Amino acid sequence: MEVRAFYWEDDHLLLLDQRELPQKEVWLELRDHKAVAKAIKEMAVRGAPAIGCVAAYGFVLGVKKEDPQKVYEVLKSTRPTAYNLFWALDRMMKALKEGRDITEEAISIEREDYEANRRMGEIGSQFIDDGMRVLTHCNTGALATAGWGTALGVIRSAHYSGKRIHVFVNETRPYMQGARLTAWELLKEGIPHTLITDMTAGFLMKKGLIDAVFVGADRITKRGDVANKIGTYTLSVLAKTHNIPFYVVAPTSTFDPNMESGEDVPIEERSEEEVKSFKGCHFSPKETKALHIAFDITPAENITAIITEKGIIYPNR
Ligand SMILES: CSC[C@H]1O[C@H](OP(=O)(O)O)[C@H](O)[C@@H]1O
Repeated sequence: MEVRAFYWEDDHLLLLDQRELPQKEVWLELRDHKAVAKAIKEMAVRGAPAIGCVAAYGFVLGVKKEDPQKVYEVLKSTRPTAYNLFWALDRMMKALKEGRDITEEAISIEREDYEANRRMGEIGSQFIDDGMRVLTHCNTGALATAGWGTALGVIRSAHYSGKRIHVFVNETRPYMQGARLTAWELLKEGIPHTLITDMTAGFLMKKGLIDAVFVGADRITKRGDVANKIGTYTLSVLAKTHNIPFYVVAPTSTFDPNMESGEDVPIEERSEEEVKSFKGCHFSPKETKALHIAFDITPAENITAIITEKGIIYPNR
């Protein structure tokens, strides 16, 4: 049975609380938009496409009881970087104003994302040869989307097409999306993988142990700059240094048509506590200041190709 991050059930949203994975599978039952906003803000659910889908259902729940503009603003204010959030909310507000069924609109957004992921898997797996060792960062799988995944969806598709691949999984501090979520997804499906600390990737590249890098995206600008989890830019520089192909996998709902340069993308900063501790385990002095920048910008010049459900973009051709 495929991994799912959420289910819409008639009048409420069931959400797998990703803060509890991989130790526990805890499902939250959300019945109003403020609970959905809280879940997004606290990263019970995360991942650009998943955030868009869940916000769409939050909009459905909210407008039953409150002014649509207020609902829109509450959900929009949750996290600033992932463009899918704004794309989905704008689409919901448009459907409402045009008198269309907003529940159907949210269901369409979810279905389109899943179908896009399967299509990107088909398109992107051409870049993975039998026997390849691929590196991925953060979590871009079923837990970050409506199912299957973007970069991890390409890896899934290559695996299920019979290609023997090995996945190196960056742990992705401080939320540990790789160590907790990507590893959990790969283990569930028997896809061979090895967890590494974020700082190991460069040395593996130097030793010739990485054949390609596949990452997701939270926002892609008109020139092809990519906002993604912190550490992505570093990986792109390392990949370029070692002549290793660097692929970004994202649906077209991630593309911001109003933004030219990555320099303009709003970058989320999160609490210092998330850097200094994990699940109540404090490993830094209380008085120490921490800087928690949650995303960075990879310039188009560092990207080999951007794989979308509508085809491949080569930003440097
Ligand atoms: C399918 S793209 C998911 C994208 O979102 C992640 O960020 P977060 O876990 O903070 O929501 C990361 O940037 C992934 O690449």
